[in-house]
Amino acid sequence: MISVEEALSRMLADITALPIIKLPLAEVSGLVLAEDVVAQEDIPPFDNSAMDGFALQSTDSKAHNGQPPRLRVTGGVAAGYVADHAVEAGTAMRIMTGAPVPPGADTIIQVELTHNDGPDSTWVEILHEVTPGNNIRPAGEDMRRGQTILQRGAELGAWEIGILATLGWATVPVVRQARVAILGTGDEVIEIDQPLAPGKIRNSNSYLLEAAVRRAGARPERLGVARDTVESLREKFAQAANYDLILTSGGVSVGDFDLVKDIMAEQGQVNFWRINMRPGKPVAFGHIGGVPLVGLPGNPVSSAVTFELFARPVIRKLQGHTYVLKPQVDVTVEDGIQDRAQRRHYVRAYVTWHEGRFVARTTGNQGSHMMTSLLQANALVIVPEGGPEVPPGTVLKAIMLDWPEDTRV
Ligand SMILES: Nc1nc2c(c(=O)[nH]1)N[C@H]1C(S)=C(S)[C@@H](COP(=O)(O)OP(=O)(O)OC[C@H]3O[C@@H](n4cnc5c(N)ncnc54)[C@H](O)[C@@H]3O)O[C@H]1N2
Ligand code: MOO
Repeated sequence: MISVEEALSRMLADITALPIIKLPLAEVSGLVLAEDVVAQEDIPPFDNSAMDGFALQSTDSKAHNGQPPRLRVTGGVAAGYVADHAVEAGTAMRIMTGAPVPPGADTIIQVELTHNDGPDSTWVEILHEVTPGNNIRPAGEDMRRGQTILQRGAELGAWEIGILATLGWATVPVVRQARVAILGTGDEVIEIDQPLAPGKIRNSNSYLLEAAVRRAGARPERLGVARDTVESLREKFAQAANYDLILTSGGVSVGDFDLVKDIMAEQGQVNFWRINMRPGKPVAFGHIGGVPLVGLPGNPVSSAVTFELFARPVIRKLQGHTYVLKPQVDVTVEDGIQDRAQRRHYVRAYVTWHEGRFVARTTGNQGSHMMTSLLQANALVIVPEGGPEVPPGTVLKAIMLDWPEDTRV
């Protein structure tokens, strides 16, 4: 049995990022940028108004003997248009937010600080003195031509996509999304729309994993359930060989019908098998015809936990992410942990911030068949190897499952 750290580093050492492709901007959400983005234009592209109001010369805004100056209004400029004449001394032009500042004007006053006769007024009174540059958003203030705005390796979320659209990147070079084959195993496993028959259980793992793969940003595909025969597994593995990653669940322990490792060895190679942890000891990792395969245990909680700890980082590395591991924080285990295990124990818990510290409450019976122990769990509290006693109030590390990855390896 190897340690969790060794298992993770052996898996990740074996994974390289997928090829770079160009995709339409609307399809890159969650993917990783493969090239630096350098602004080819100033943004904003032209000096423009931050307010609906009037463009004028700042020297014309000074009051005379306590009287507001009255300027002649020579026209207007709306967003999307350019003024057809300049603002001269003693005059002003109506201007809308986002419209280019007309030549001659050096300042904008918002409409609330003026007085006039209505929309067609030919004059405007300036009720406040304004300084040069007031309410003007200069060209290049946000991004300068030639400036590197996004770096290769950046994860593309909504903000980054807004920037790319602003700069006119209609297609974007990204690391390709991973296609992940999901395979259930076991004669006891039936489809979820079937009534339960004696000895049978529904295929929950494939659906749980499908959702987890999608949440990790990859494209899952369920390939059904292989029977507990060499032929059935060979056939399913042949189908799975066209994917970027294969996830199996079940069939990796020491039972008479736990055949996944045998077929891995026959058609590829087993890099390691068994990790010193609970839940999830029998995890196997290797290749089938060049495609990495993570053999997750059949027990649903073991499958879910080992997906988060191993398969999710593998998917992130495949997709070119820099940060592949979830953050860990110190938590005070409010209720303690009675369930002692010799292997390192990942205990499902609900962590909240309470009076200046993180407090963990475990989610009940931690058996690896107890799917309800996953409900509410937003963290895995790590109890070190050797099964030390964890009385209430003990401080341990916890992996925060809902926080974004912040650790590279
Ligand atoms: N003699 C030993 N027996 C077991 C050991 C051991 O070390 N020695 N390890 C135990 C541990 S720990 C785990 S975890 C399980 C893992 O076994 P497998 O990965 O081989 O999984 P199966 O035996 O096929 O199934 C285990 C359990 O999970 C249920 N299952 C399987 N597939 C699904 C599915 N798609 N959806 C829902 N549930 C599924 C299956 O019915 C079993 O109850 O082995 C222990 N045994
Ligand atoms: O590793 Mo198993 O998940 O302890 O039941």
